[in-house]
Amino acid sequence: MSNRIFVALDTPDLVRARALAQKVRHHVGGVKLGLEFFCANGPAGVRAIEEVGLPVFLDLKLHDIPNTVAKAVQSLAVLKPAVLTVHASGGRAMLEDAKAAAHPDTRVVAVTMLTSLDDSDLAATGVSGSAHDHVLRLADLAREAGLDGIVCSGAEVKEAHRAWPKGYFVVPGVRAADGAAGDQKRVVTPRRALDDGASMLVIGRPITQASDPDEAARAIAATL
Ligand SMILES: O=c1ccn([C@@H]2O[C@H](COP(=O)(O)O)[C@@H](O)[C@H]2O)c(=O)[nH]1
Repeated sequence: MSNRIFVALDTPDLVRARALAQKVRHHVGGVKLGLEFFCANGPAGVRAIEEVGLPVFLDLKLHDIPNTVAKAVQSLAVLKPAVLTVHASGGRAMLEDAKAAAHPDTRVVAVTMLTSLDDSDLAATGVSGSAHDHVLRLADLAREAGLDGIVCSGAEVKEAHRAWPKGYFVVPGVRAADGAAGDQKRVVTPRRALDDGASMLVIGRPITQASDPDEAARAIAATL
């Protein structure tokens, strides 16, 4: 089985991002570029990271009216990212239009509920019920809209996978049992996320902030 770890290169510094990607490339399956990187470096930065030779996941979490998101996705299609994110809470029309505008080789996946949030954060936004139920509801919406999968935490992936066996499940908020969660609230270990049906594990700081990122990536991959 190929390596399911995508390392999150969360830095505005292109030179650092490229050096990190080079360092860990033998122990990860791809790289994830998010808003911090993209706002600083744009499409040219994405192309520079692509030269390392790993699949690129563009985690831009697009969320706007359908026309605006579709036009943004169309502009990104030239980069042919392996995976692209939009927010499920943008609604069905937005999700359908995003998928229709994407490059055919790009998996468009919907962020359900950020792993940095818990039940009380959800209640504070006016949504009643548990994070678990909210994620499963949004997973249904993403499936019905024709998306390829969702982003959810490892706490929900087992049930989401059961309800959508052909879905692609991206799981961030992944930590070793004794690892620091930081701002993440719904965390699981890499092993558990995979056992429960994750298609991809997104891991940032446990690798990028380690004194030896390559060794950190190798050690995590060895647990899988
Ligand atoms: O719900 C979500 C969606 C995306 N992310 C992204 O994943 C990484 C996680 O980084 P760590 O350093 O391993 O915490 C980061 O780029 C987030 O933007 C997420 O954490 N949760």
